[in-house]
Amino acid sequence: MSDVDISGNLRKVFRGGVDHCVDLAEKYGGAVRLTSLFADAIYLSDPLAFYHVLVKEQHSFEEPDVFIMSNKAMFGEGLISTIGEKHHGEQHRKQRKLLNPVFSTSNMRELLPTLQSIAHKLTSVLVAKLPDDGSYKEIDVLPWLSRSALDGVCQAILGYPSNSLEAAENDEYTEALRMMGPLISRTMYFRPYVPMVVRNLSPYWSRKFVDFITAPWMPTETMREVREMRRIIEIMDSGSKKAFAEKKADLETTALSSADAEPEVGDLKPSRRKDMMDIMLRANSASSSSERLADAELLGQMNVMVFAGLDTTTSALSRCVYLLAKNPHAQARLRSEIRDAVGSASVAKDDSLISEHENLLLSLSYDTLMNLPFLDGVVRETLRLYPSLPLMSRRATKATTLPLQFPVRSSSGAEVSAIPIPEKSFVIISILAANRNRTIWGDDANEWKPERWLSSPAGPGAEVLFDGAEVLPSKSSAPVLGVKDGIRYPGVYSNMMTFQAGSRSCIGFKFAEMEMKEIIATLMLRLHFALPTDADSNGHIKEIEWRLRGFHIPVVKPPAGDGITPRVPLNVRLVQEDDFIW
Ligand code: HEM
Repeated sequence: MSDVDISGNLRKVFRGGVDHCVDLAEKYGGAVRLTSLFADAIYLSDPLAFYHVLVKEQHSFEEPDVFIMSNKAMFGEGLISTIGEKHHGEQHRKQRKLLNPVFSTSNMRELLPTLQSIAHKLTSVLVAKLPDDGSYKEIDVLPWLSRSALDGVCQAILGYPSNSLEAAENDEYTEALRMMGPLISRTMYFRPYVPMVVRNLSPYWSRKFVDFITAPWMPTETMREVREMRRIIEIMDSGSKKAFAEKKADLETTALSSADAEPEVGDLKPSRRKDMMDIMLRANSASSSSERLADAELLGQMNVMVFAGLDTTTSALSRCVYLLAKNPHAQARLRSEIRDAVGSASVAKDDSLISEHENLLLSLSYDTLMNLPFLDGVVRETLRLYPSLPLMSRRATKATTLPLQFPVRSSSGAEVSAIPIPEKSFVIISILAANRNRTIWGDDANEWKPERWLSSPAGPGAEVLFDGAEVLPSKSSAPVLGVKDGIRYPGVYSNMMTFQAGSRSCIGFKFAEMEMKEIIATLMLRLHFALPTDADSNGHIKEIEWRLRGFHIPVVKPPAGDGITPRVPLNVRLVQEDDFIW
């Protein structure tokens, strides 16, 4: 396998930015050994190696202990805390079995109206900020997209009546959910201690330990954040318990008053399919007692879904709006496609026409929304080039050999097509490098080209699920995007790795895709976005830069910005007649 002999190059993967992560794979191939003072890791982007780590040999490559145990401490028994050790593997399988149908396309259809109303609220909030004369205003769109994603998970997933788009302040529970992701990033250094505490102390003494380290007299900034984290977890926990108890009571009342008291999974009355928790609770009560999940597990799913679905979706949405602002032609093309789908030939110019448009958009069915070719290309291409979670890690539970699709050179210069993986070694899954592999995606793999998806014979919206075969049988001679000479990545979404592969792949990808499409379509029809153009008092124009720090963080580059605070300032105005290309 290729070696890079610079001490500490492991750290650079997490600090060096997108270009470094991509260059590493381009220069050294799909398996690169990286070193640091404390640990080595294999940086992977080879398709066959991914298949082995994430699908075929997934039990030999577990999530690190730190990840599982701290998730359990924070969220309870949800999906991302029930993987890992053997007996947890079984619990995870059981949870996925119940939850997979909950995320079915037919259930997504039922959730769309909730997202439509959020998308319309977002648009109205932004429109209300604009000058009446049609000129543009610079707006930082990041907090608004983040609030939409927050309302999305609260309302469509939890059935919790949040209103972060309109309320001046979030209620305590919604605010705790919002704070969770940022606080987890800020207290990352604390995570390695969690397994030590959980393994060595009884629940009673674990609690005493946490009481001790979060005592108010602990003066440091570090402890202030851990204390805040504990406060947020407690609010989230009691809020989720309360919302869950209400949902359960509501479900029991409905069941008692309903003629068909025995609902079946995927066969709920449309009027009852209001949110994911509803669907989940009904699926659970309809399943056999051996497959049924305990209340604690259902509760854990609530917390996990919010955590897993919030910052990931915000990141993807804000990148998408930014890219459209940067690419006016793609924006105009997308807007024209949406207008045609809405079925109106003219642009909304006054309020009565605007509300007509809104109603028309509201009636855009799930199938129409999900099959708009260019919208589909915009969303897929954004998710391919800028996956919200660019790097994931796994730890080998036993020594094994990893086959490679594309041979690499070992440090002795020999070409090898399999690499030894010692027990306990770390593997970095570079989703980023895989999604930009030129051999698979072509020489323009690093470019954002939504139109590349239009020529795929799989067609927009069509999913080819990985069937476990290492090469795709070539049924057709026409090229399929993301498949080269029958070789492809094992990802669950369009041959890319953004939502990962195997039984731990993202369960919420259909929801995320639908939410992105709904919000982008609604925004595009009413609003025009462009990069900032106004110079500040020193003559500097804001330039947005995306920094890779685990997540992609958009900041305004110095000297016009501080280079730290997450922001996406864009020039926003109402759509005009020449903002269409046909
Ligand atoms: C653009 C948005 C999203 C991206 C890029 C994304 C990506 C991912 C990835 C890469 C994983 C695998 C993590 C790992 O291997 O450790 C994952 C897992 C997961 N995602 Fe997503 N996700 C997104 C949105 C969502 C949404 C909206 C939900 C909930 C509705 C969700 C729920 C989950 C859950 C529960 C898991 C854990 C699955 C398991 O362990 O069985 N995600 N996601």
